[in-house]
Amino acid sequence: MAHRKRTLCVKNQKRRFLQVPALQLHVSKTAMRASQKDFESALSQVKLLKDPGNEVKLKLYALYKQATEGPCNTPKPGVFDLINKAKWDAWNALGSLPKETARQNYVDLVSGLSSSSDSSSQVKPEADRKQRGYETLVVTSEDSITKIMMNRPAKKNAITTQMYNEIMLALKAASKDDSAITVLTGNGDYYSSGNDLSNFTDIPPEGIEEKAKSSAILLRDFVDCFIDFPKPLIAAVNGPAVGISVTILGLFDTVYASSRATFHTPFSHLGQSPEGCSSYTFPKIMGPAKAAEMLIFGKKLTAAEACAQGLVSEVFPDSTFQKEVWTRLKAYSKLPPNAMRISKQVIRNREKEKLHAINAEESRVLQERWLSDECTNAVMNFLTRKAKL
Ligand SMILES: CCCC/C=C/CC(=O)SCCNC(=O)CCNC(=O)[C@H](O)C(C)(C)COP(=O)(O)OP(=O)(O)OC[C@H]1O[C@@H](n2cnc3c(N)ncnc32)[C@H](O)[C@@H]1OP(=O)(O)O
Repeated sequence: MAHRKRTLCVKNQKRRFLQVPALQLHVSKTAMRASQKDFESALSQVKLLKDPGNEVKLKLYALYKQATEGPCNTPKPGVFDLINKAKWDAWNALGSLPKETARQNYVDLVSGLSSSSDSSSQVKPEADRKQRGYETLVVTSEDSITKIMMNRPAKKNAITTQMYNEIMLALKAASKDDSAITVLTGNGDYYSSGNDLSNFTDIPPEGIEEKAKSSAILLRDFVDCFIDFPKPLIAAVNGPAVGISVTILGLFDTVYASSRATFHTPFSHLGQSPEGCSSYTFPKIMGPAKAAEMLIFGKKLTAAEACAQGLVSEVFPDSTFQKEVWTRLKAYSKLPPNAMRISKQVIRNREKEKLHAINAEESRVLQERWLSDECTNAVMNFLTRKAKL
């Protein structure tokens, strides 16, 4: 794994942004030729979508009018005619955008909405393909892909004891199901804010030492599941990632990140020390000097920096992240599953024993750290809202 560099490619070179007042739509060069047929098919498709919300409906309305009638040509409605005024404003904001560009933007917008309602990070409560039995996750299996989505968006997907246990269960199930690849992602604006710091407040009657001990066992078991996971494991990092959600990325086979994602391991700030085998994988991936800045000094990386340093395979613009990642993964999931599994074993197996030993050592060191004043004070400061990252 010497100084691993994953394919670096921020996907904005082949792209251009079409900017119009109040609207910024992302359009690929090759896609600038939507036919009348594509447009009509988008018009039918839009009726099948679930309500995309008023803002998107206004964009659709404006693009439709521009595509069919050209620039806004009706008198401005009065101030009290709120709905028609909002529609007029949206259409008028498109200025002199050519009809064919508006038609293309309409088709792109509908296509983005369809794919995000197919496979976005939004939770579909009654989806048939959802696996039941998880409270902190949404686990789905479709198109030979098992998707494990951390689902505590209001808490930035902070990982509780229950979530650690559920992720382990989900990984064990995914290792045996008939999916070809497994994906970990987050629901909402964060990928994950790492360990839920309130885990430290649940002290058993045996005392704080016992808590530190059981937490170290949990940490070790959790990281072991990633070391041993037999199929290609992909992280779809949909937003900021903190702490253990960052360190375990070194154990994934591919890491896709939204341009909005950041990567932050503030262990010293928290009186803690590296885990997730990052004390070994990070220096290998990015070199010792860059790893030290992250793991000792808590330097936060942008998605582009994490990609340049080899922690991330590829960065996608946030606006198209879901669509592009799931299109890519659907294609990968059709590759022969046994060949992918065996390739992963060939790449990873010789490191496994070493990784288990490193995990054990990191967990042992952390068990002591959790009992230190530095750690106790940092956690208390967060929980009493005196400090955030
Ligand atoms: C047993 C195994 C142990 C393995 C050890 C692993 C080490 C680590 O993972 S270290 C990393 C620990 N994580 C943190 O220190 C992050 C703490 N959170 C924050 O600094 C901030 O919440 C944020 C920067 C992530 C987000 O700030 P923002 O202002 O946008 O949102 P908030 O209002 O703070 O958050 C919303 C809500 O979520 C709660 N929350 C967020 N992260 C955590 C967390 N890690 N632990 C507990 N709670 C968290 C936050 O308190 C808010 O809750 P309320 O709405 O109830 O106030």
